[in-house]
Amino acid sequence: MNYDLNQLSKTAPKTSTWAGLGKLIRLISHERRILIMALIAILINSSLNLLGPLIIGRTIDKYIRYKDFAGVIHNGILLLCMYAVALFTSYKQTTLMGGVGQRMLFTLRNSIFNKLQQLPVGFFNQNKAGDLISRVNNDTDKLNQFFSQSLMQFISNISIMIGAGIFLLLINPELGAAALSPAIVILALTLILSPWIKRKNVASLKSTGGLSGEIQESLNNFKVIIAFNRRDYFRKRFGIANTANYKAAIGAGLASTVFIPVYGFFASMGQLIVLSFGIYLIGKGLFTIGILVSYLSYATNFYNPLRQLAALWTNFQLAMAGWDRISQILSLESDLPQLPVGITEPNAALLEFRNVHFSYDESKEILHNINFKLERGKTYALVGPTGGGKTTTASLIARLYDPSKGLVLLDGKDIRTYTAEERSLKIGFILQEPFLFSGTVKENILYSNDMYREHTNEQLEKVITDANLGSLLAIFENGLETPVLSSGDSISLGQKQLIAFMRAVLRNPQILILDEATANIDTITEKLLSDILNKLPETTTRVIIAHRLNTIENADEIFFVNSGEVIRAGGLNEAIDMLLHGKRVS
Ligand SMILES: Nc1ncnc2c1ncn2[C@@H]1O[C@H](COP(=O)(O)OP(=O)(O)OP(=O)(O)O)[C@@H](O)[C@H]1O
Repeated sequence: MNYDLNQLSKTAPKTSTWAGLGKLIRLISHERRILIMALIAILINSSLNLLGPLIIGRTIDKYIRYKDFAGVIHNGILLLCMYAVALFTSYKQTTLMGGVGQRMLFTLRNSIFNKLQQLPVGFFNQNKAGDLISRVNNDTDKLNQFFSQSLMQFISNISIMIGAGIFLLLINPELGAAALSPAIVILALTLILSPWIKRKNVASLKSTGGLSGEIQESLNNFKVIIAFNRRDYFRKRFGIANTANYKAAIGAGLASTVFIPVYGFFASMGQLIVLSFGIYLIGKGLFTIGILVSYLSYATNFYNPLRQLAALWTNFQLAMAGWDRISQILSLESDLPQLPVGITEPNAALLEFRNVHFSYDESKEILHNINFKLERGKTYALVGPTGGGKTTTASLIARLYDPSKGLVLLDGKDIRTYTAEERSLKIGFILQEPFLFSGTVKENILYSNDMYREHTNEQLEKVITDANLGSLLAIFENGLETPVLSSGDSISLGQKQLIAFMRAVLRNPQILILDEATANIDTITEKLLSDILNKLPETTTRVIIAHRLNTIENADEIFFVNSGEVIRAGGLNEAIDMLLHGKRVS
């Protein structure tokens, strides 16, 4: 299945601006009460701002003209009170919406993260981690900025504009119509240019994701880069991604700002019309100075928000571009769906491969018609030449992939009928290069062992000792508090495997799959591991991708995995014979 987000975005249907806005609003629709309060605050604020010019005009015509200072002071105090209330409502609206933005950001990041947890391995093979991180961090923040800053400014500006427009038309319809006419050009310009601005912003966000992917890849592989002296190669790749990002950012910046002066020009035109017509009307005795001052103020109130709307519109397009990239992830469905509960076969083996075929892509079948059974409490070794299909077989046992044909049965039921959670409780998988988070040994053990979350260190140590894992923990200098860095050399790869081992064993799985580390564990630790493997509960089935002779020796059954076939090797000698003389993968 295609999970490449960059390819999918090319074929995805384009969302219209209004449909996009609807989707964005739905994201915060559960905050209805706070939104209504913020809206009321905005409406009060806009109304007070709109009343200001009217009172100023009246003051000029009624009091200043006749030198009535008591009237001037009275209206001055009235204006002061109005502006104080306006300040308070503006503060209230900002804090309310700031909270909405932050909560939305939290929820959105959570849903993306949960979605990422459900998506199959294929998704992570096809997308760069850096691009995904950029979507989780950068794109969601664009949405936060829109909700916490731009949305309410947007509404406030529109309400002030509409109010100012109404006042302009009410005071003098002809002059009002003339004053508003440049706005039509601006509106048309905005509608025509929006798709272009959005396209430029999407390209910019995409190239930021690409750059972040490039950085992440070279940081992860810096040792290989240095060892193979591939600095130039990566520098070149980084240079290309950085240039693309630079160009896309310039394009987006230009698209977002190039028309601001045009908006400014038309706004000034509107004010010029008011001024010249107004003076003409005063000359004719149809207008007073006070009305002209109010009128000019309303024209400013109309065009200033319009100018800001241009910038806010860009923020909106940016948020929409971010939202498109986020919804791409959220709308993905795992190609490992959970099937409805089916029949349970009686007296079934713990796990069975029945006529299993598998290929990563159409071009090459990796496993051909595999049949085997795993019984409870036994130890199985998978041996074979590199590239023979051992890891693939183990991945199918843990349902990291589904067979292209055939069935995998767990406890007599199709493995696809289990939820991901049930499956992960029953099957533990320790990869050769296990994934650890930056934190401590304890945090890494607790990840996926939630039931011990409230345990103190002493309690957790007891649980670990009871599970016969005490000797492994003792290897870490500061025990549970030993720091772990997901990248870097704070602990060795062998030690990482030990942590992953403790993490998996504490879950008490029915099947424990161990992709044995080849060169990372010293002989003493290796002995500890095999002791612990022997001391696991009797019912635990062990499947070990074996690289060591003693693992093979201790196995109840050895499977030779080569050229897409899984064959019972019989005894140790046959296995060694197969390894030495068996057909190599082509
Ligand atoms: N994600 C993947 N996409 C495409 N092909 C893959 C993928 N992973 C493995 N393969 C191919 O599948 C075949 C079996 O690989 P697999 O990793 O299962 O072998 P292995 O026996 O575990 O090898 P090793 O001992 O080197 O780990 C190989 O030809 C490999 O190139």
